[in-house]
Amino acid sequence: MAFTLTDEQVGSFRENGYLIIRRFLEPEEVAKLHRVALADEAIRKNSFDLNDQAGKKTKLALWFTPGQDVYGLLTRSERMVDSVHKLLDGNAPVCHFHSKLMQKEPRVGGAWEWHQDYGYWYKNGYLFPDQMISVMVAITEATKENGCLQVIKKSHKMGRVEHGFAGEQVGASMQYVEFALKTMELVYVELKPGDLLFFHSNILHRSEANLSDSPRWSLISAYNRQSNPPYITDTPSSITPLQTVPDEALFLHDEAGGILEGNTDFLSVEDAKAKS
Ligand SMILES: O=C(O)CCC(=O)C(=O)O
Ligand SMILES: [Fe+2]
Repeated sequence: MAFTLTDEQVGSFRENGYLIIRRFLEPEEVAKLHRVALADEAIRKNSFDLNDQAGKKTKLALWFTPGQDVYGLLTRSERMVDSVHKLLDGNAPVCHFHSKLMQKEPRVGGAWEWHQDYGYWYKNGYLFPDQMISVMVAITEATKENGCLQVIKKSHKMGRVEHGFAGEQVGASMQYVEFALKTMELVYVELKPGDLLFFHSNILHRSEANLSDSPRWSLISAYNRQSNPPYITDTPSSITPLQTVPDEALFLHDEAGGILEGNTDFLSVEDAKAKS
C-alpha cells in the first residue's frame, strides 16, 4: 500500500504545527542517501559554512531544482509530494522551493537561533505562510546531545513574528520567543535515520550546537504552492510544478551517478557569502 497521511495526521499537523513520521524511509533508502551525501563531489564543492553567534559552523549545500539523483527522487516522490499537498492550504500544484543538506559535524556543528522559516521567506515577497512548509529527513540520528531541532508546539498559530539579524543568521524577536515559551510547550524533535518531520513555515524552531561525538546530518526541503509566487525575489523553482516520480525510484536508482554538477542549480558558495 502506498504511503498516505491519515486525516488524523493532517489534523495533528494543523493543530500542533508539526508532524513526525517514523520510518518514512526504509533503512536501505536512507543508507543510500547517506552514502551519496558523504561521497558526492558536487555536494562537497557546493557546501559552505554558516557561522552561529559563537562562531560554530554548520556546513550546508543548497539547491533549487530537484534532479534525477537520489535527493531529487526523494523530494519528488509521490509519498512526499502527496503528503505536502495534503498539509498545505489551497489546491494549486506543489512546487519545490529549495533543499538543503545540513551537515552538523561533531563538536563543530553550530546552533540555529530561534526563527520561523516564513520569517525569512516573507522578505522574498511570499504572501501565504499556509502554502509553505519545511520537511526534515534525518540522514543520521538526531538527538538532544547532537543538537536536534526544537520546536515550540502550536507556535505557528501566532502568525509571523518580527525577525532581525543574530550574527550571520536571522532570528525571531527574543521577546516574543520568551512569551511563546511561557505559553506553549518546547519539544525536542529526536529522529532516527529515515524519520521525517513536517513543520509549518510559521512554527518557531531552533537547534543547539552539536557538542557530541556524532554527526547530525539532515535534509531540509521547503515546498510552496504555485499560487504563492515571491514578488520580491526571482525563484522560479518555487512556482514550477513538480514532476513526481514513483516511490520505488529512489530504491531502484543507481547512486553511482551522484548529483550531476552543471545540472543542479546550487546556491553558489559566492552567493551564499554575499547574502550572509
Ligand atoms: O537544522 C537545523 O538545525 C535548523 C536549520 C533551520 O531551521 C533552517 O535552516 O531553517
Ligand atoms: Fe528553519
